[in-house]
Amino acid sequence: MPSQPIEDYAVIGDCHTAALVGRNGSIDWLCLPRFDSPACFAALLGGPEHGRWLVAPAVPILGVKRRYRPGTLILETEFETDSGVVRVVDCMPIRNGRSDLLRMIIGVRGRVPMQMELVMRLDYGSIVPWVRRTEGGLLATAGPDSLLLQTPLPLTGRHMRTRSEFEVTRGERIPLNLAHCASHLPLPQPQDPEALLASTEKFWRDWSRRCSHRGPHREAVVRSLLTLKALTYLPTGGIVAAATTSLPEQPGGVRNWDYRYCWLRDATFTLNALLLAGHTEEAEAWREWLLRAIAGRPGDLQTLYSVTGERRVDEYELDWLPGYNGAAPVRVGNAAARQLQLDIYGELMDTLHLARHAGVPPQPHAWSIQRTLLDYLERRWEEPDEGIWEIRGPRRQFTHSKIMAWVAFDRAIKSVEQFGLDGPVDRWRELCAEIHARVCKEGFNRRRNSFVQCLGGTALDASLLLIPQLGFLPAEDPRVQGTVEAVRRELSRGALVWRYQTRTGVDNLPPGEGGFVPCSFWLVDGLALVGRRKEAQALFKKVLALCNDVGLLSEEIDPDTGHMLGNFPQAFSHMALVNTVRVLGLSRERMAQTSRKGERPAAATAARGRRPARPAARKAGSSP
Ligand SMILES: OC[C@H]1O[C@H](O[C@H]2O[C@H](CO)[C@@H](O)[C@H](O)[C@H]2O)[C@H](O)[C@@H](O)[C@@H]1O
Repeated sequence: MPSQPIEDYAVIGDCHTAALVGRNGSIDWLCLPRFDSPACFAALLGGPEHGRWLVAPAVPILGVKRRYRPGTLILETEFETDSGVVRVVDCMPIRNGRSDLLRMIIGVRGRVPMQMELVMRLDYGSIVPWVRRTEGGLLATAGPDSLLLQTPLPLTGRHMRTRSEFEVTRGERIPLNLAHCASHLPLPQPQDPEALLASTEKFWRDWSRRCSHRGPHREAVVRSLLTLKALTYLPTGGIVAAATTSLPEQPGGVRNWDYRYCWLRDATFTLNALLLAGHTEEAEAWREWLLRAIAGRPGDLQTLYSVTGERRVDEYELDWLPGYNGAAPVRVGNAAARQLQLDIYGELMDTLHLARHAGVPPQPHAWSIQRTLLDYLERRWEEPDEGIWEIRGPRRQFTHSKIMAWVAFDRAIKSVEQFGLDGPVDRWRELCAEIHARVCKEGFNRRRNSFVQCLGGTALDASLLLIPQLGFLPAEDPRVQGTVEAVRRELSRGALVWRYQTRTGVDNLPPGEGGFVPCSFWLVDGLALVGRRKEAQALFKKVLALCNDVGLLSEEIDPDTGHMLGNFPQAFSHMALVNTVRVLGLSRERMAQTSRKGERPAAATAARGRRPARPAARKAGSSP
């Protein structure tokens, strides 16, 4: 049976982990107790036999409508049948020492025959737990995990699946709650499902009310922020790149990666988006996570870490899972962790600078860690690396990595100038000048009238659309305008923009992947910043339409079918959406002014009106 399209899923979560709920009422993905734990529902990467939880009409479905309750992560799926309408409300209550997955079945009209099928398979679909009846439900146990189902429904067990057949009539509310706990601990106490639902709704509404964005596209911005929050691991502040592993970037292909980790790059972009919308608490929590994760020798800095900052995220394959629509292998862990990606230093410096501007409370060790990283970058910036796209081919002289090295030193200089910090600014200025000159000389191709992927090369790369946002060159510079036009002409089709051309073999993988959603937003930004605002607005409308019916984005889009590709929902895509809304909201004057001054155009508005962190006293070793 073919897998459901990725866009047919919606996410629910409790800021420790997340579940994917299909349009058909089946929860096909859930890792417990945290994002990167083994899945107990893995049907997403196989079939129902790999674990899933279905609640749906047992008769033909005439129509399905879905929505999130406004400002929340509570999903409502409404099924229309011949005999009536039924709504299934799904959420994961915010944890209070336990983890719950709550499904409330509500009769809306008439009488609907229903089915429930629960297939619990621990360790990514490979372990059938031992199941026994309890008062008001059942308990499944295998190794370290127990799952406790509580419901008033009659349950039967057949073929190692738990089933129920029942009817729901108008006004009826039938709860099902699945709690996870460590198998050696006492069982969780029964909870009042209505109270759980109400407190979950309150939590999300209170959170989303704090979004400071009041301009156009507020709904899309709030949905993106809720998604970013859903991808945050509350105990540590770490933010995962996506909720899934191995959703393919190419239908049936091998470009399948595990994104349930915290990338410094992605999380930094995400943090920018949160700061832009006024969520300084999350920004502070993430900054704390970051400083703990990167503590140690600067040469040991990884590109990604686990949600708690663990470094061991070794990559291996799950050979018993066939993969999404047969796209194998299914991978756990990510070998990109040990790559050399020199851009991350610039991203870190940029974010910590922005955090200071936005008034995130000072952290005494931050500046000394930053200084150590800069010393390391000073020694290594000229080396080839794997770059922003984490290519698995030979290291290269990626232009974007060099530009980000410039960003690192530029933000260091600004930190000294604007916050009274201590550092060798003259040396950093020389480095900035050297890197800038090298990029402009070797990273720009006159014949193509564009910046290019590698120094001395000719291939284009959508990451270079970020040049004016980073303040490397002002938007009115003809080289920036040329780059925006070249990417538009050669790397884009309709709303889609490719990261680079895979047929050049640069990434050592079979060619062909979808359009990369964040790059579409970057092209909108580029067009807006170079003054092509009408085109930018028109493109933005098309890119926004890539969101599914509940406002979620994956990593990529298949140009042939329009279906979503890659991991889902993807933080990188949602943070790019938020940033673009801010860029489009800037006046022409503000854009020109900030870009000329070498500031991030979107960040400039975030900082406005907020109290910046107090500059530290100017003395050696002092830090904010
Ligand atoms: O394309 C090959 C690489 O794909 C993944 O990396 C991509 O996702 C990262 C997380 O969102 C993002 O930071 C990076 O810029 C993207 O290229 C994958 O994680 C890599 O292992 C893989 O080599």
